[in-house]
Amino acid sequence: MKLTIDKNSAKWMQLPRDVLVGHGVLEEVGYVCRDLKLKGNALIVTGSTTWDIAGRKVSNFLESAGSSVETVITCKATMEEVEKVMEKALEIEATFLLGVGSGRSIDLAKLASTRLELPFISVPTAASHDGIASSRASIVDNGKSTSVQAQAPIAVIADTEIISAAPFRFLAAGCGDIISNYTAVMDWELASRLRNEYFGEYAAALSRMAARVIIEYADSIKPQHETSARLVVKALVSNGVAMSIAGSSRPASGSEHMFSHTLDRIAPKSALHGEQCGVGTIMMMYLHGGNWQEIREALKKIGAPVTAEELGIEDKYIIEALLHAHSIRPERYTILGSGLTPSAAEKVARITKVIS
Ligand SMILES: NC(=O)C1=CN([C@@H]2O[C@H](COP(=O)(O)OP(=O)(O)OC[C@H]3O[C@@H](n4cnc5c(N)ncnc54)[C@H](OP(=O)(O)O)[C@@H]3O)[C@@H](O)[C@H]2O)C=CC1
Ligand SMILES: O=C(CO)COP(=O)(O)O
Ligand SMILES: [Zn+2]
Repeated sequence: MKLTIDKNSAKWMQLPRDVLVGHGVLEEVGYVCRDLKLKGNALIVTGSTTWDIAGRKVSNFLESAGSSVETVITCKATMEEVEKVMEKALEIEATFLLGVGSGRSIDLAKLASTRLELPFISVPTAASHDGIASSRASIVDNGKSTSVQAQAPIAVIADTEIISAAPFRFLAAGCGDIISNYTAVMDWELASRLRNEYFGEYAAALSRMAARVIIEYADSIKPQHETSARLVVKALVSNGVAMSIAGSSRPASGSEHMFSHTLDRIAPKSALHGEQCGVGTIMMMYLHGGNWQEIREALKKIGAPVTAEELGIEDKYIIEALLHAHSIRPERYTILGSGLTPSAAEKVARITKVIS
């Protein structure tokens, strides 16, 4: 009899087994594979820039450890690319996949490996969001960006030498994604009170703690600092764990994420996910009646954008995103309720100095 298991249920907490964070850990990839009994044919999913930064080295380390390695270079996080990765994996009879790079490569490897029922290792080259360790993938399907449930990586190998050398904007964006936990949890509590939605105390506490750590250490998060990269990567991994414990992205994604997802759809050129979520957090914290100034100050100290101008997005798209954010994920109740009026949207953006 075939056992049917729902790995996406709140009862099934799927977590990475090996997590390596530190200077030069990339070279441990062969040992990690041995530890996890991953043998045979590896498929590396990477981008053209990140191939040079880390992909080639990972390939060499794996070959030295006895694996046969093929690489697929991707350029878009679309369902067509997921299929391309799956085809390549089937063609080479891959036994495991590695996503080497930033969000796009990791999401493609994550979703393709989930569909093929193969393990995958996440090797981030930047710490720009918590997808590096989570069980969710953001993929463009039929022209629309959607967040889908997938498997968590079996291992995360985060080399802080590489991550700290990446443009600082990525690390600052990662901080924005973590700080956004605050409003995500407030929204979750609200949904629990108003809609009797399940609320996970433990996942919420873990999520708040990661945001607190980043705010408290905002002064010391600096470019080219491996200690900064280490702090942010650990918080991002912790976010992945919080989402796995909750069985959903609730602890790390609320109204501020809905604002960011809406901007991705409507703005001609969106900013980084974590940058948009950070700005969204300032405004959603205002709506919650909380200390939005503290969020703004922390983001400013870190060097993350706090205004529409710094995001490179025109004011009108900020207002439009505020007006439509509530409808992007109607099943997720947040402070946005059934939507803001145009004057309320403009007011929140002006008072919080996101637009001037
Ligand atoms: N799964 C999840 O929960 C989440 C997923 N996402 C998704 O992740 C993607 C965004 O990820 P993000 O990381 O912001 O951006 P991308 O993955 O789009 O990467 C942005 C660019 O940075 C380059 N890059 C990566 N690392 C370095 C480095 N060390 N030095 C120089 N350049 C580098 C990449 O190169 P290359 O071209 O080689 O890749 C790419 O061109 C989106 O597809 C988004 O939807 C966002 C949030 C959460
Ligand atoms: O970005 C995320 C959490 O930080 C993932 O959440 P979503 O479910 O909104 O994609
Ligand atoms: Zn996020």
